[in-house]
Amino acid sequence: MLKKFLNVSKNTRIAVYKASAWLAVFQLIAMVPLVMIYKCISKMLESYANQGTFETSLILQIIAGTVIVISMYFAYRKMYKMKYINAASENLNMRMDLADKLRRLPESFLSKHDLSDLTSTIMDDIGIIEGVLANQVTEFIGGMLGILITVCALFFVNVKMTLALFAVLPFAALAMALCDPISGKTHQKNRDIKVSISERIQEYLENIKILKASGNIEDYQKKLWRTMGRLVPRLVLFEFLSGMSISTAYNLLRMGIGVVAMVGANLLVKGEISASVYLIFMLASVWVYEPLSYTCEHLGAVISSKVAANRIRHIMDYPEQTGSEVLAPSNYDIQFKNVDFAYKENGEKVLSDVSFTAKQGEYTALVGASGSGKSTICRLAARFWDNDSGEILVGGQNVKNLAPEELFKLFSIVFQDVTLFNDTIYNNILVGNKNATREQVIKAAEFAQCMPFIEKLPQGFDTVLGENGHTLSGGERQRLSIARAFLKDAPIVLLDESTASIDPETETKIQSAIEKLTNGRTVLMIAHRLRSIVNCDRIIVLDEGRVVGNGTHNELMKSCEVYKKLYTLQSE
Ligand SMILES: Nc1ncnc2c1ncn2[C@@H]1O[C@H](COP(=O)(O)OP(=O)(O)OP(=O)(O)O)[C@@H](O)[C@H]1O
Repeated sequence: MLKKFLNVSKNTRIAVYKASAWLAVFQLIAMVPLVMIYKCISKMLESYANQGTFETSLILQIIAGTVIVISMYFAYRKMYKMKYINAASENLNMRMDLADKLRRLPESFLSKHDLSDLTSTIMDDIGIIEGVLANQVTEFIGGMLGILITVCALFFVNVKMTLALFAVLPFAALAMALCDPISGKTHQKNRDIKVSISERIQEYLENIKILKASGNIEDYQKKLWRTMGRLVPRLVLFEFLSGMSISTAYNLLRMGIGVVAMVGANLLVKGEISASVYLIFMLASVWVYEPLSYTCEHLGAVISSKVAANRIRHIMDYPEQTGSEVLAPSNYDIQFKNVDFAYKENGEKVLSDVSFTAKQGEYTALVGASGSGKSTICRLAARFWDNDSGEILVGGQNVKNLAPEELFKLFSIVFQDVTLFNDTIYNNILVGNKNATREQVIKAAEFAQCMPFIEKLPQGFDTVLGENGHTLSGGERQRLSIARAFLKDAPIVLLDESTASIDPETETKIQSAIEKLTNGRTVLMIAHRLRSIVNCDRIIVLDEGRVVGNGTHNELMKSCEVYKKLYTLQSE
């Protein structure tokens, strides 16, 4: 179990080892008073036996005591710094590492995980791990180190008493080991329910308007309360199961002191040990079981955090998309060669044997019914996902061999769903190219027909948009997204339903601006309205993930039934 925590990150592992070593040093210094007490009592008993009086060396004891207190203070300070300050800064590092890792993961990972789940891993799970690493794990490793050294030292004092001191350890360890699988499973289920509750709450908040409008809000709330209610008996079960095995282990450890007392009394009566040896073992038993009892008391927290450690490792171990950082495309053609793709492993194919070429300097349109695979083709071309078989080439290079971040530099993308940040309009456009000048940003906004609505805003370009730009209309959001693409000015342009929410007049203006932007570039566009793509150089017709037509509008009207049907339907 310890391995799981220590493998969370290399720096964390080093920090925990250092803090544990300092804890062991602290404990060893703390042992010195025990030795001194032992020496004093031995001397007192000896002098009483020989002279009938107790002899003590007070000055020596005061000096030794002062030295011990000072050295304990320094060792404690060092350990404290290692435990808490390092854990807190490591906590921040782990959060940054995790966020950075997420950036490098393929979209396939993100689409399999809920956003609230990932946020909870970055914020909550790392917080839990920090607490356990700084306290229980360090305390346990340091305690075990201290015990190991104590065992070696005590063996020289008395073998039987040392064995008595550690007699309960195997039983306590067994009870602790049993606690792990019993309450571990319950905790995992609790965690899953909590995640599903937070997903539902998020969904509820995001869709409150729709739920109200459709009159379903009460039903939805009832469903939410039911899910929440399921958590209560589970939490009680978890507390009961873990409490049972934890208290067994804890009481066994406490019994260790009793075993030492009984065995010691027996040996003392038989004259096998002196009173001072008896006393030192009694003191040692309290000292040895302290860190173990502490770990045991908090075993529930350790078990809960194992789930957190697993979730962090799941993200950190997820394979990244890698590839060459040096791109040397011969041109900017996009070529699909017999491409197959399914979103889920061994799942239903979304694309089957797709082959076509979108040439540089040409407009290539993807058409087909909803769900036929148009957006999927665009996602694969920019390597948001990796195709299962066949080849996708950009400028003659297989995209699977190219580093995604370098490949993205070749693409200007206008997505169907526009994401805006809670920032100024200016900064939202600047996302397209962070090195652009103010003049370039303004020009991009003009090209994308953004000026009419930007000029009406109180601070113009410096107006702060609300969360995800909720203060803008669909068409305005889309125009901002087009402005970003203008600013990026990349050699390949992907347009996914880019003008869907724009009125016909603005659309015409944007179309002519897009023509300027895309001049000499590779353009792959998705448009449901076939009227807007009749002049494209090439139209690829998709039907249930297969290419059923490839040519110009006139060619397809003669040769492709699917295209002809789509076009006729829209013309009616
Ligand atoms: N992230 C995903 N995970 C699983 N299946 C998906 C995912 N995205 C899309 N699909 C499925 O893949 C198929 C093709 O979807 P795609 O979005 O490529 O179609 P489309 O032609 O662009 O549709 P539309 O015109 O409605 O946007 C659909 O059946 C869809 O349900």
